[in-house]
Amino acid sequence: MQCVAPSSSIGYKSTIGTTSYNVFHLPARLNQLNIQCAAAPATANGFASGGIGKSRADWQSSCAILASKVESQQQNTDNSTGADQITVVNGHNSLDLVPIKKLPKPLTIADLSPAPSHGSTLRVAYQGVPGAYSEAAAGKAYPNCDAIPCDQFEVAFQAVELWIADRAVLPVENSLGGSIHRNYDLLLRHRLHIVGEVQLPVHHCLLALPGVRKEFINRVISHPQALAQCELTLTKLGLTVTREAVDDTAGAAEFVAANDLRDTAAIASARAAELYGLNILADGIQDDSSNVTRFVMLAREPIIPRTDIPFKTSIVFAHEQGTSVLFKVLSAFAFRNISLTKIESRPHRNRPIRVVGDENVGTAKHFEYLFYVDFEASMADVRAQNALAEVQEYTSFLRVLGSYPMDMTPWSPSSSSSQ
Ligand SMILES: O=C(O)C(=O)C[C@]1(C(=O)O)C=C[C@@H](O)C=C1
Repeated sequence: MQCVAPSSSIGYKSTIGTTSYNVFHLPARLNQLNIQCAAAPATANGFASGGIGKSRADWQSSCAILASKVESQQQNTDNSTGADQITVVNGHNSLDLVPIKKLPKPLTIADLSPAPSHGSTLRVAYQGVPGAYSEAAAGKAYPNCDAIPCDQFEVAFQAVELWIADRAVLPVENSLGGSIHRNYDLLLRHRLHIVGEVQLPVHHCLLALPGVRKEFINRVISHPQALAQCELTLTKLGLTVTREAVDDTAGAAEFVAANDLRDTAAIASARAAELYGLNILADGIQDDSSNVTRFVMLAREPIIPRTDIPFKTSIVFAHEQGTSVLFKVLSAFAFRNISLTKIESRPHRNRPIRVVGDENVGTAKHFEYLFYVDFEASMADVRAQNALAEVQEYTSFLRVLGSYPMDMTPWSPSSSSSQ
């Protein structure tokens, strides 16, 4: 496989609040197409059939990442399985290289934790463009990481599955907008493990091109969650104008700037204003100053649960008899004094309806659900193990999505890392 490294693959250092991280420049965001190309390197030879313009550059970029990954993996393999070379003096005043057989080294905790396999810098895939809150969450979780923009969450998942990235960052809930349902469905559809969480204060700004005043605005664009988080404030500002949803907040800012839209404002971070040359018309426009989004970090391998620091565990389950017996399942935690921090239900797509028939009364059709529960205990904690053993008895389906350290950073919504 021959790949050409993209000429624009130069990173820049970015600082948000007290955290700094490298922003990894790809020619464009990772998208479904270049993920597929990276997954099927055989298409490299037959590229003429489908390769056009930007896609080709994107493909080359993905291949370059993949090639460097393969190369570093080979180096790792060579180092760990090959014979060591040592230098000895052989008595004839000359130096010889004598191979000695390498003895196995004891495993350490570091060997067992999922670490970057390609070198020193962790590559973290997120949905959006630079300036998105997900990028800030990646920087908070992994200072100095390479943040890799992706055009969809699905692509961020695939980037990790295909070893193009080491982690994916996924927003799952917001203190104002609630759960991000689609992302719960994605957690189930993919086989990645939750290895961490980050709670990011989200501080929104209303952005427009320089010289544009609020009175000129007849459209506000942003991520649907951001629009929901600013709904009341927009009305208070007199902006009862068309609101349009786009893929991410920073993408909205980029769109306004790139298309020179003088009648459109974007809701995004102050950092997005800086990156795309926009003015801040209004600052802190979220409906509540303590607006926080919770992100989870995903990896190919789970981490080893610990009991010496606060841990949280996320599970998903379905019950044969549906919602009616949910209290029984949850009592497994209550009896062991394990606190639940979150419960969410989603349609059980494989079996959406449970029919309960009674000749005399008729046929009841109950909707079936999957339940997502987060609880405050590590899987290394015997209480959690016993609780799950009991839950398993009741449930028709149970999966542990991950056991991971809780975000215990001090609560200070005003000193937002996403500004
Ligand atoms: O659009 C962004 O900037 C994102 O990172 C996504 C997202 C979300 O999905 O909730 C993240 C944080 C904010 O709550 C608004 C949007």
